[in-house]
Order: sequence, then structure tokens, then C-alpha cells
Amino acid sequence: MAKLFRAVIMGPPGSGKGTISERIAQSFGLARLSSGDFVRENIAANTDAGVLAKTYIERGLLVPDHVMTRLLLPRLEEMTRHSWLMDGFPRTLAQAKALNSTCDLDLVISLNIPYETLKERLSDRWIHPASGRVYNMGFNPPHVQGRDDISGEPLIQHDDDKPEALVARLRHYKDVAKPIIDLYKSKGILHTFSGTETDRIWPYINSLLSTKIPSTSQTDTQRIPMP
Ligand SMILES: Nc1nc2c(ncn2[C@H]2C[C@H](O)[C@@H](COP(=O)(O)OP(=O)(O)OP(=O)(O)O)O2)c(=O)[nH]1
Ligand SMILES: Nc1ncnc2c1ncn2[C@@H]1O[C@H](COP(=O)(O)OP(=O)(O)O)[C@@H](O)[C@H]1O
Repeated sequence: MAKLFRAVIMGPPGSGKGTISERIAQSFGLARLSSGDFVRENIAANTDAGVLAKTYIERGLLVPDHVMTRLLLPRLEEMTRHSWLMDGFPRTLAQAKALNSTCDLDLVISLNIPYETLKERLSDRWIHPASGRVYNMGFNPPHVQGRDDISGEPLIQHDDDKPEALVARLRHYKDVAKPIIDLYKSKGILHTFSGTETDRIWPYINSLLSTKIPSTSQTDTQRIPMP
């Protein structure tokens, strides 16, 4: 069997992680894993970790490391036969260390996007809360204004996407991401992409991954369901 491929995508809020992950999953057939989706699925399924996670999310807090690792690592251990790309985890150095002890990452993509660009994008971002689907009124608008394409339900805007909250969020990201980025740099697996437009960054990511991903991992396109 060809070697499997495991990657993580990192970047500040609004940097395009979700958008780029979707493209990578489609182009290379990696399973796309999102920590936010895992959390939402666990909440919906009423698992112990999900019930606990919900108490933090309801207060607008990050889920503590030990809950996140309990929720995610067993799922990763089940994926021994899959290549995957993870979005949203690790978000702290403790999570990165826990991930390290579970699997060997092949590659980390870090997105480096100017503050002004992030501010513009997020103030234009609308979300379908039940599914996590994301729209941008300029970049990828919904078919019907203010409505989710699939369910037709209303879209909302997050309070923390407003400019005044964004400065603090970005500062927080920089602080917590730095040691994680340093860790991956020291392992020689970090690749940083800078720019203001996803469509211009994408070709570089695409060509890097073309050289790294063994062709047999490219047959396995799927979104991983809950057990
Ligand atoms: N105008 C413009 N908008 C973009 C571009 N790339 C992505 N967007 C939009 C899509 C979304 O509404 C917003 C943020 O993109 P994503 O949700 O993919 O970002 P990310 O997953 O990093 O954000 P998150 O961590 O969930 O806050 O910006 C771009 O190149 N130009
Ligand atoms: N790695 C993580 N560590 C801690 N909490 C997390 C992590 N990933 C997701 N969460 C929790 O789940 C929520 C939803 O995650 P996500 O879909 O990535 O949304 P957002 O981009 O709004 O943070 C987060 O706001 C946070 O409370």
C-alpha cells in the first residue's frame, strides 16, 4: 500500500482555511476533517465529550484541550487507512503535542494573510449556523440573498466577525499559533503561503501537494461520518 498523507492547515480567522481545505479535498481526494464539524457532530449525538463541549461553545469559549483531544484523537486513530487534511486542530501547543503522539504529520500549510484583508472578508461573511456553511457576499454569495443554498434557512453574522472583536481575535491567534508554527518549522514540515486572494494562493498549494501526495491516496474522496 502506498504511504498515506496527513496534513494540517492553519491560519487566522478568515484566512481561507475552510475554502482551501475544500479545494484540496476535491482535487486530491483527501478526507477533509474539521474540528468544528467534529464538535458539532458530538453535540448533535449527545456524546459525553459533546455535552461537555457544548457548555463552552454556548459561552463563546474554546473547548478545553483535554476535551478536544478526547473527542478527536480516537477518531484519528480509526483513520489508519485514510489520507486526511485537518482544519481547526491543533489550536494550542498542548493540542499539537497530543497530535504528535498520535500520528506523524507530513505537511503543515500556514496561511499568512494581511489584517486589512481579513477585516474586509469577515465583515462580509455570513454563516448557516446549523451546518457551518460559510458564504461571502462578494466571493461566494448564496443563490438567494440571506438564505442557505441547501436548507433555505436564514444566514447569520457572528458577533466576533465584527471589526472591533477581530483585532483581539487576531492578536490571540498570533500568540497561540506562534509556538505551534515554531514546532512545525523545527520539524521541517511547515509551508507558509502569503497573499490577499485565495485564487492566487491556490496554484502554489496545488503544485506543492501534487509533488507530495502519492497518487493512490487520491482515490478516497469522502467526508468521514460519525461512527
Ligand atoms: N473576497 C475574498 N473572500 C474570500 C477569499 N477567500 C475566502 N474568502 C471568503 C470566504 C469566507 O466568507 C471568508 C473566510 O474564508 P474561510 O471561511 O474559508 O476562512 P477560515 O476557514 O480560515 O475562517 P475561520 O477560521 O472559520 O474563521 O472569506 C478571497 O480570496 N477573496
Ligand atoms: N482545536 C480546537 N480547540 C478548542 N476549541 C475548538 C477547536 N476546534 C473547534 N473548537 C470549538 O468549536 C467551535 C466551532 O469551531 P469552528 O467551526 O472551527 O468555528 P470558528 O471558526 O467559529 O472557531 C469553536 O468556536 C470552538 O469553541
